[in-house]
Amino acid sequence: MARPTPVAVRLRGVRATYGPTTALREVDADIPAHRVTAVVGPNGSGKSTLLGVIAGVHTPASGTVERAHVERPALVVQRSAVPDTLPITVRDTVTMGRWVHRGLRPRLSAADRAITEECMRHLGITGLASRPLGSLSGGQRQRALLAQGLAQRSDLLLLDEPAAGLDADARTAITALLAEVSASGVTVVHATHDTDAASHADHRIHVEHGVCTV
Ligand SMILES: Nc1ncnc2c1ncn2[C@@H]1O[C@H](COP(=O)(O)OP(=O)(O)OP(=O)(O)O)[C@@H](O)[C@H]1O
Repeated sequence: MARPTPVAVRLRGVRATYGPTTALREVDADIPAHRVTAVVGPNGSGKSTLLGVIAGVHTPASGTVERAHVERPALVVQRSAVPDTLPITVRDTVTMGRWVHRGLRPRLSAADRAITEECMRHLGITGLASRPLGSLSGGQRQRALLAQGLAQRSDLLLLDEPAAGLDADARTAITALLAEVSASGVTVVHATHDTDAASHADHRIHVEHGVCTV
């Protein structure tokens, strides 16, 4: 008999607010470990808030979030959340993914640098490494942020619309990348408007007016 998939994150009765605005209402959801979960729903339905709650950066007003993961979740934000004027290169951006592992060391190790280069290669942005982040196209910037998320090497990878603004080939590549990452033992959760990407996920959560259904 097949064993049930272990639960990576369990949310019970979660309500999340921004001041007087309620963004999530009484959410009960289980995120399966080592699988790709797609969070789908219209604009403003609560997808980013749900990712923030799972990541632990948005504290729920009520309810509980239990994480089976030992590592700090890696959250890849929407590229529009990064100001154009931020004076950093692509390599700096990806390197920042290693900061959480640096601890008290003043510098990054050779291993940190190797992981940074490998993640840039994986996303096909090695040739852009020295370019300022703000000088890139939207799709290139999105890939730099994704590489930063991968560089964190967390066992829980959360992505807010990783394929937004990408062309069809790049979207297909991202879908394949997420499947590959989850097959290596990482739990992946991504918010998406892309019905094709959602259909390729192992599990889906629909959000509508802050209410989640599976
Ligand atoms: N910083 C904020 N302050 C106040 N209200 C917010 C804030 N962020 C989100 N909201 C509100 O919370 C609700 C859920 O927003 P959220 O960003 O989670 O939706 P979303 O599904 O990710 O939207 P989109 O698809 O447009 O990215 C919306 O009503 C939104 O206006």
